[in-house]
Amino acid sequence: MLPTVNFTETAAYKYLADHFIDINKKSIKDLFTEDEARFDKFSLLFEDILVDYSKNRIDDTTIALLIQLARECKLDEAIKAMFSGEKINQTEGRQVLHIALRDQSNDEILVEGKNVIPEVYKVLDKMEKFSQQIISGSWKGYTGKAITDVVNIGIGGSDLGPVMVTEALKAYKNHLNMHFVSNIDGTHIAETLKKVDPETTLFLIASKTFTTQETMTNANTARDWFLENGAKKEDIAKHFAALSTNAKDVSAFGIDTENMFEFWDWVGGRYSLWSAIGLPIALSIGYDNFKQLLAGAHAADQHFESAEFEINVPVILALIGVWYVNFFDAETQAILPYDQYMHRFAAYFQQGDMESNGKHVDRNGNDVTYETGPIIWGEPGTNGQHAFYQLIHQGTRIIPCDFIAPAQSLNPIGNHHPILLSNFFAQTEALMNGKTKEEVVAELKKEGKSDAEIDKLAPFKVFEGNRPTNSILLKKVTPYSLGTLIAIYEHKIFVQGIIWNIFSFDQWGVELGKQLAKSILPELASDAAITSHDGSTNGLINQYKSWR
Ligand SMILES: O=P(O)(O)OC[C@H]1O[C@@H](O)[C@H](O)[C@@H](O)[C@@H]1O
Repeated sequence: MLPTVNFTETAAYKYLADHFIDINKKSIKDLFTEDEARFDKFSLLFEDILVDYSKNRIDDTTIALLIQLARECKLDEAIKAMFSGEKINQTEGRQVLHIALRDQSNDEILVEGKNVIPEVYKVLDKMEKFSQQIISGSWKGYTGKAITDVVNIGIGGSDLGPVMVTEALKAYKNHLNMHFVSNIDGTHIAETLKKVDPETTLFLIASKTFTTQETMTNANTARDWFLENGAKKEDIAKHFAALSTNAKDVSAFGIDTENMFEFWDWVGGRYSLWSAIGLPIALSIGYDNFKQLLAGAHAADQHFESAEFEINVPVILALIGVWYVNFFDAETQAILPYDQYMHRFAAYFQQGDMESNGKHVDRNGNDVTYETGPIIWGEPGTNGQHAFYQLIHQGTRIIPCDFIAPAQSLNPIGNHHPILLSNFFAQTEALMNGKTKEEVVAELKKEGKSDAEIDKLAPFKVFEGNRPTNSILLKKVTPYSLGTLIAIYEHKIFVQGIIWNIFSFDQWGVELGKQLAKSILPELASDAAITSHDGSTNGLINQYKSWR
C-alpha cells in the first residue's frame, strides 16, 4: 500500500508557503549574484547527462524544504513499494514493474510469488531471434522475399513510445522502413498501405488489451488488404505478429501465438516501450541497441532507487515541478529538445505525464484541494523559438521549461551544431536575465532613436526575465543515454504522483469517451434524425447525417 499523506498538511508545506513569500521577491539573477557556488550546488552529473537546475526560483532552503516534503510524504516507502513489486496500482489491483523489464542485475522480482525476471528474458530472447531473422533477411515473406517494411499498428502507449524512440534513434537505424499507424481515421492506414508491398511487409499488431477499437479496426483493414492483394490465410503467419498480453484474442484474430510477443498486466501501457511493445525499436535499430536502451534505463532505475534525495535526479526534477505547480501556480511544463531526432519526445511525455498525473481524486478517494499534473507540451528548438517562445518570454504566465540538448551532434555538418547550441544556451540565459528598461533605452539610443520614439517603444522591448528553466545536456544521444533520460522522466512522474497523493498508474478518465463513442456508432447507421442526446450533440450528428 502506498502512503496517503496530504502534502498540504505537512510541516514542510507550511514552511514552503512562508518561504515562497521570500523567494517570490527575488530574481534568479540575484540568487546567482548572492551565491557563487550556485551552479555547482544546483547541478547533477549522472552518467553522461548534466542536469543543471540552477536557473530556477530556488535557494538552499527551498531544496531542503522540498526534500523534507518528500520525506514527510514517505517517498522512500513508495519507491520501495514499487521496486519490491507491491500492488501500487491499487485501483486496478496491479503491480507497477516496468523496472523489471530492464533489470540487468538478475534481481528476483516476485509477482504473486513467482519471479518474473526469467519470463522477461524469455520474451527478450524471442525478440532477439525474431529481429535478427527479419533484419538479416532470413525470415521470408509468402513469396520468398525478405521483409523490407514494418507497419506497427497500435495507439497510445502501444504507439507513442516506439514512434518517439525510433525517431530519436534514427541515426542508428538499419535498412528496414518503419511505419506507424495509430489513428482510426482511415487516412492513416490508407496512406501507409500505399507505400508498402504485401510480399515484403511485416505487420505488428501492438495492443496490451488487444481490444482497443482503433487498433483492432486498423488491424482488420490491414489483414483484409493483405488477403485481397494476393496472399492467402496461411500466409498470415509470415506477415503478422502480435505484441500483447491477451493470447486468447490474438489467436482469435488469426495470429499464431508462436508469433505473439507477450507482456504482462503489471506493465502500464505508457510505460511499455521496454517490453514486447519495443519490438519495432529492436527491428529498427537492432536488438543490441535495444538492449542498450534498456541498460540506460536500468542505470536510472538504480540511481532512483538508491541515491539520496539531494542528488537524485528524478526526485529533484519532480520536487522543482511541484514547487512551480503548487506555489507559483504554473499550469504547464514545456519540454524543449534541441535535437531534431527527439521531435516526438514532448508528445511522448504528454501521455506519460498527463495520463499518469491528470487526476483530481486522491489516494483516499477524496477530491484534492490543490493542483496536480501540469499540461505538458513542447516542440524541438529552435523551431519553437520562432513560434511560441514569445509567450514564454513575455506572456503573463509562468512556464517552467526543460531544455534538452546533446553536446555531440549525430550529423556534424558545418557549424550547424554550434549554432543550435548557442541558441540552447542563449535562451535559458535570456529567460533568466531578461532585459531591463535601462538596457532597452541604451540600445534604442545607440540605434539613434529620438527620446519620443524611445518612450513609445521601450515598454514593449523590456523582458522581465526570472523565468525558470532546467537545462539537460547529454554528451550524445545514444540508445543508452536516451534510455536513461526516458527513465528519469518516468520516475519524476512517479515522485510527483506520490507527493500529490494520487494514483499515477490507472487512467479511468479515458473510458467515458470510449463508452459514448460505442453507443453513438450504431446511431450513425441509419439516416433517421437523432433526439437521444443533448441539443448540441443531436444537432451535430444530424448535420453530419445530412452531409455524408
Ligand atoms: O495497448 P492497448 O491496450 O491497445 O491500449 C492503448 C492505449 O489505450 C488507451 O485507452 C489508454 O488510455 C492508454 O493507456 C493505452 O496505451
